[in-house]
Amino acid sequence: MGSITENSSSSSLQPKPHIFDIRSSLSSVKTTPASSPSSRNGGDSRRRSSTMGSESKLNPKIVTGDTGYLLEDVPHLTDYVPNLPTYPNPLQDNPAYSVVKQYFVNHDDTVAQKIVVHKSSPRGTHFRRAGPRQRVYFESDEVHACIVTCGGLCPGLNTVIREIVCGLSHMYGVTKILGIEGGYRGFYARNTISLSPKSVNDIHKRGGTILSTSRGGHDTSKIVDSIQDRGINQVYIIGGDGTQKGASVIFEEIQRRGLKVSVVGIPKTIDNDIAVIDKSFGFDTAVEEAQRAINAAHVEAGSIENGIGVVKLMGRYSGFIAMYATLASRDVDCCLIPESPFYLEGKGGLLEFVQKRLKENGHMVIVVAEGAGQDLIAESIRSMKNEDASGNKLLLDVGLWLSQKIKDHFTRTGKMAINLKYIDPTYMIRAIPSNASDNVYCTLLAHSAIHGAMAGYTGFTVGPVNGRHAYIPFHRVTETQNKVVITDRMWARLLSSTNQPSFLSQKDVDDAKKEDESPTQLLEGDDKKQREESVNDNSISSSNSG
Ligand SMILES: Nc1ncnc2c1ncn2[C@@H]1O[C@H](COP(=O)(O)OP(=O)(O)O)[C@@H](O)[C@H]1O
Ligand SMILES: O=P(O)(O)OC[C@H]1O[C@](O)(COP(=O)(O)O)[C@@H](O)[C@@H]1O
Ligand SMILES: [Mg+2]
Repeated sequence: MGSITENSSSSSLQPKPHIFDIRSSLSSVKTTPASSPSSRNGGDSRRRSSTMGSESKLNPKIVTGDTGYLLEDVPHLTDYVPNLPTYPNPLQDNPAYSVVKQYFVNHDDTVAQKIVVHKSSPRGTHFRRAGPRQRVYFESDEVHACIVTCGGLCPGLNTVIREIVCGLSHMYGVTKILGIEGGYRGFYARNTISLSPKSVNDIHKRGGTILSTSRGGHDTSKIVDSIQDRGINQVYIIGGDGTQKGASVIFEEIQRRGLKVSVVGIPKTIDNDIAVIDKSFGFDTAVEEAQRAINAAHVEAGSIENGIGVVKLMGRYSGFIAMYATLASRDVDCCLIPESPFYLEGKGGLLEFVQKRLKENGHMVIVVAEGAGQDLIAESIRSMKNEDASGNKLLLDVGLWLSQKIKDHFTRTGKMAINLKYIDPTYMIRAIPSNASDNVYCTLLAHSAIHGAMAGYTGFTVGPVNGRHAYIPFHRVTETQNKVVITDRMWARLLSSTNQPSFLSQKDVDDAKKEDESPTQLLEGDDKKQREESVNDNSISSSNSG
């Protein structure tokens, strides 16, 4: 049995984490409850909701071990509900799974956030490995699950819904599964629908979400009241960064009320802007579908003298879709993303480059991510309503703006007559069903989520970290956004494939390098350095940058 000592080396800048030093076995770790239970069934807990806030953020479960090992663990129902009984996992009697050797995940298994290491590197940050456990905290007929989808559309939403329903039913014999309609506000303002393997059988072939979705409308007390009133004890929340923040406060309120309810987030973001996980579902599908728009732009541009095709792709704050679609296509002459500032006029500017490329090739294709160049069009934005119902910045159409600027330039200078075609495929891309690889990925996400909830874990987002599925505490996926690192090799690859100007001065490069070095921290010293490196190493761009 390993000795467990509370470690006091928490950062002075951050709330104090619960840190435990563990030498031999994670299973021996006992964490201090993040909040004291009120009662198992809720009791009069609703009246005392004033302390709702960021308790799990204030008390993250940190476990430390030998040679710089650090586990950022996720909450468990037993942290705040005492004496919960456990049951054998029904999977052990499931004929489909009985052939699997070592089917159950070892309790101590964790997944390293950083896999490129040196001889002397500390072992660094780890997350709890996802997967089925030998003992579960819910009996099959006790489970009353619900599923909700929030935020914008993304290919794969229906597949995740389907696989949660089928997984709960086929693996754990669960029969009570509710669909909450219309996003968060559906908990208190809409009807629910009962879901079964039969009713969701072919929904993965359809785009959108059969549950419908919404922005805004997150009223924590009303949502948790609804969960409590309906007797729901597993909540599966599918959505992006905003949704995961919402899920986090729902979890905190549930914990404050002392309810035996697991809250699980399944990350959805077509923009791929969720931190820590390797990549989000629907991203591959989006990049693939974007090829059709880029091809169309290329055909149009190539079929007319001085043709220019401009394609706007999704990416409010992160340019991953634009970057990957450009790299995949090879027909793109210039890719503009939010992370890399550009300018239009003068030497080294975009307009000069457009002119040069037209002279050389007679046509060109520009891909622009929707969040690119927003500083340049900020003046126009100021006069508009600038937030959506969820508080996301509303952007002006950079594609239209850019197209107009290019047209104005060539009209003004009279240097050449151009033919510009602008394509915005956003909603066509978002609305398609997920492709084969995303379908498989969605299945794994759903299964990992179910296994985690059944094992009593709660307050976590599920997702692959270096290819292995893990349970990640909510705050880790909401505190930063995943962005293209323009000082990484992947962006350099793009620049070299398009041969576009980088639009960067030496100062921009220095600033970008500095920015990459300052993500939020929990710990000091070596652990802090390791975390910093880990954050940067886990974006698609870095992990694939070879
Ligand atoms: N900070 C927050 N706290 C609680 N709920 C939030 C927060 N940010 C967003 N939400 C809720 O999450 C839902 C989805 O958010 P949104 O930003 O529209 O999409 P996404 O989750 O895809 O980023 C909305 O219902 C919104 O009200
Ligand atoms: O028109 P809507 O639904 O507000 O969505 C537009 C936004 O949705 C996105 O597709 C991503 O949305 P989420 O934040 O919901 O994942 C962005 O690319 C785009 O800015
Ligand atoms: Mg979002």
